[in-house]
Amino acid sequence: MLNRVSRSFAVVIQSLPTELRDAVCLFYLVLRALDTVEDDMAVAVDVKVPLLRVFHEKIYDRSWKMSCGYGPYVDLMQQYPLVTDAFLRIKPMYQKVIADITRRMGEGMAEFIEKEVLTVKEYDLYCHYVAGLVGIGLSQLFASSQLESEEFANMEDLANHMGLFLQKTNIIRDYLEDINEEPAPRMFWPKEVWGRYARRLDAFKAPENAAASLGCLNELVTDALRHAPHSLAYMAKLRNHDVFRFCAIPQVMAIGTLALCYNNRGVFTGVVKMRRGETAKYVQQLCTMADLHQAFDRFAGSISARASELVNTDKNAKLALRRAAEIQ
Ligand SMILES: O=C(O)CO[C@@H](C(=O)O)[C@@H](OCCCCCc1ccc2ccccc2c1)C(=O)NCCCCCc1ccc2ccccc2c1
Ligand SMILES: [Mg+2]
Ligand SMILES: [Mg+2]
Repeated sequence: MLNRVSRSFAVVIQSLPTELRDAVCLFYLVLRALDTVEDDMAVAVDVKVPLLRVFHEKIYDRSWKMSCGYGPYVDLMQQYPLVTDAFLRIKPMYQKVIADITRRMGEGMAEFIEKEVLTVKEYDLYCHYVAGLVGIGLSQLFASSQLESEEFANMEDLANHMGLFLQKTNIIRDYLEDINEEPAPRMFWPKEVWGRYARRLDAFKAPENAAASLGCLNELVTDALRHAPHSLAYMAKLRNHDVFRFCAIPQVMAIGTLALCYNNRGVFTGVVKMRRGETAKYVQQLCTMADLHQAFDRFAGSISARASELVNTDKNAKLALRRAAEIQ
């Protein structure tokens, strides 16, 4: 089921130690099912909001399933009892972490169903709900498994940055895919930022607004870079090699994607994805913090190089240079 549902995370989840693999795999499937409810615009709001809030109880109900979602997620929702059976077989201490994060994420998603992301503060709060909480839950699973120290049971701030770095990268990269979504696009770019560059968010698709679109894109990439030093600090505390790779690989993909997006009109005209060869090089040899710093340095250096050419035209270029320097 996991392989059919997730292209990216399935690979890293399966490389985890046996003690953690099933719990993390189920953590993924439970939250992906919750997210499928959140994302499905065909589900009426008065059905969706209560369901998001009660989902943490449904994960114990062997009969629960639902017809919703798109693509591979339809199977996940239709065959959800398989997930529940497996969920009820893992250790109660893992079930408890998963249920608690599911409750907090469901409440957070419900809060944002009827309100747009306006301020950067709300942007950070939404990303906390859908991704920061994943990092927090994973840290608790690492501590419970005793593969990492007890300090991970209570590392909400650094773990939150791990999630925000990944989620903001996705939100920035997926501009065109999200804005063209039928029937109604759900956009998470904070209006406090894009509102200073255009009157409507879809204006960035028009070539005559290229300069404004790049100014906004660069400001959001610069904001996302804020989390990178904290992600590095979190990963420096990891002691288990497989857990380290599980955490580090998505982070390297994210900094690489941000470097690709910076000042790149391709974000508004097509899909911006790192070339497989580009990532494979970094993923294969990712073993130590030195390897991780080398990968971050390379991509932060690429952003610095472009930002230094923009200091006279882009008002955030100097901040981008400072943020990239903090990472190198
Ligand atoms: O629908 C889609 O395909 C994309 O949905 C995005 C959205 O709707 O915003 C959005 O959905 C978010 C809500 C469901 C979260 C599901 C999830 C993802 C990765 C996991 C990894 C391990 C364990 C559990 C996990 C749970 C999404 O998938 N965004 C991708 C970034 C989320 C990263 C979560 C995360 C946070 C901290 C981490 C720390 C270490 C390793 C992996 C980490 C993974
Ligand atoms: Mg989603
Ligand atoms: Mg979602």
